[in-house]
Amino acid sequence: MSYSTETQVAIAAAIQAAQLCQAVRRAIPEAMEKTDKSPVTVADYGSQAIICRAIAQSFPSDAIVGEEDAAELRRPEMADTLQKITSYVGALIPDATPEQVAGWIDRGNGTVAPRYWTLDPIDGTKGFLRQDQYAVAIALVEQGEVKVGVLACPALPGPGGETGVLYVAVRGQGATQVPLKGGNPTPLKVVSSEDVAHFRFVESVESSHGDRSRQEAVAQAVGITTESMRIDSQAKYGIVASGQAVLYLRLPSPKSPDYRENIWDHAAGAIVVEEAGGKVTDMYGKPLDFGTGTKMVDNRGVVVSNGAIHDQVIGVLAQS
Ligand SMILES: Nc1ncnc2c1ncn2[C@@H]1O[C@H](COP(=O)(O)OS(=O)(=O)O)[C@@H](OP(=O)(O)O)[C@H]1O
Ligand SMILES: [Mg+2]
Ligand SMILES: [Mg+2]
Ligand SMILES: [Mg+2]
Repeated sequence: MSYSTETQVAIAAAIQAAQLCQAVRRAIPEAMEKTDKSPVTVADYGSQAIICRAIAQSFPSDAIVGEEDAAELRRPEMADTLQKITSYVGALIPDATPEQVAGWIDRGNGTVAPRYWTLDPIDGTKGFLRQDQYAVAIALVEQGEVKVGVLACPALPGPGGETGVLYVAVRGQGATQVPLKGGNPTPLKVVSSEDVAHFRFVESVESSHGDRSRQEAVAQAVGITTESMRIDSQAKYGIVASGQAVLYLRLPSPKSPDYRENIWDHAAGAIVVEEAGGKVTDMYGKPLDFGTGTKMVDNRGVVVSNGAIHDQVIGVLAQS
C-alpha cells in the first residue's frame, strides 16, 4: 500500500496544528507564572481538534486514539477556555463553533483497533511552556505496526538553519525531513559507523522520565564519551533519524519503575528512525508493540539507535 492519501492528510493536519501551537506560544507573556499551564491547555486541545477533524473527514471509519479528551472542557466553568480554543481553531478553520471543537477533540477518544490513528497534540508539554522543544505527532497503525508517521517540531532548527522541521516516514518508503514552512524534502539517514563525531546520545530534559545515571553508564559502555544532549519530546527521534546523535535512551525511572509508555509518545518518532535506517526496541530488545492498548504494557523502556550499535546496547543493558 502506498498510504499516499493518509500521508498527505497527516502532513496537512500536522502543519496546521503546529501553526496553532506556535500562535498560542507567541502569546505567552514573558513574566507568566511557571505553574500556569493555561497556554498548553489551549494549544493541546486546539491541536487535537484540528488533527482529529482532518483525519475524520478523510477517513470517517478509522479509530483515533489521542492523548486528550474534551470531558473537562465541557464543564460550564471551562466555557471561557473553550471559547479561546475555538478562536485559535477558527483562525485556521473559519466558522468553527465551540460545540464542533469539543466534538472534534472527542473524536480522538477511540480505542486501539486493527487499524487506528494515534496522536499527541503536543508532546513535550513542559518544553512547550519553557519555550523549548516540543512536537506534534501523528501516526497510522495497522496490526500493531506503525505504517505512517508525521512529526512536526516547530522549534527545532532544520538542516538549512531555518526553525521548524517536519519529519515524514512511510513503511518501506523511507523517511524525509522538510522545513515546516515548506521546501524540498531531503532523505533522512542515521549516523554511519565511520561518523564518530556524531557518536552522541539524547535523553529527556525531564530527569523523572528516565534513569539518567544508568543511561550515562550504558552510553559510556558502548563508547560514547561526550555528554548527553537533552531535548524535550519526540524531537529526540528526529535527532537520531537525521544523524545528529547515534542513540536515544529512555530507561524506566527508579521513581516510577512500573511506568508503561504511551503509544502516542513513540509511534510517529519510531517509524521516522526506522525508515532512516535505525532501530527502535524496548530495553530488552523487543519491538515496540502498538497493538496492546494506549499503554505499551508488554514493553519496558525505549532504546533508539542507528541500528549498527543496537545489539551492543541491548547486551550492555542485559548485564547491568
Ligand atoms: N515517568 C515517566 N516516564 C517516562 N515518560 C513519562 C513519564 N511521565 C510522563 N511521561 C511522558 O513523557 C512525555 C514527554 O516526553 P519527554 O520525556 O521525551 O520530553 S520532556 O523531557 O518531558 O519534555 C510526556 O508526554 P506529554 O504529556 O505529551 O508531554 C508523557 O507522556
Ligand atoms: Mg507526549
Ligand atoms: Mg501531549
Ligand atoms: Mg500529557
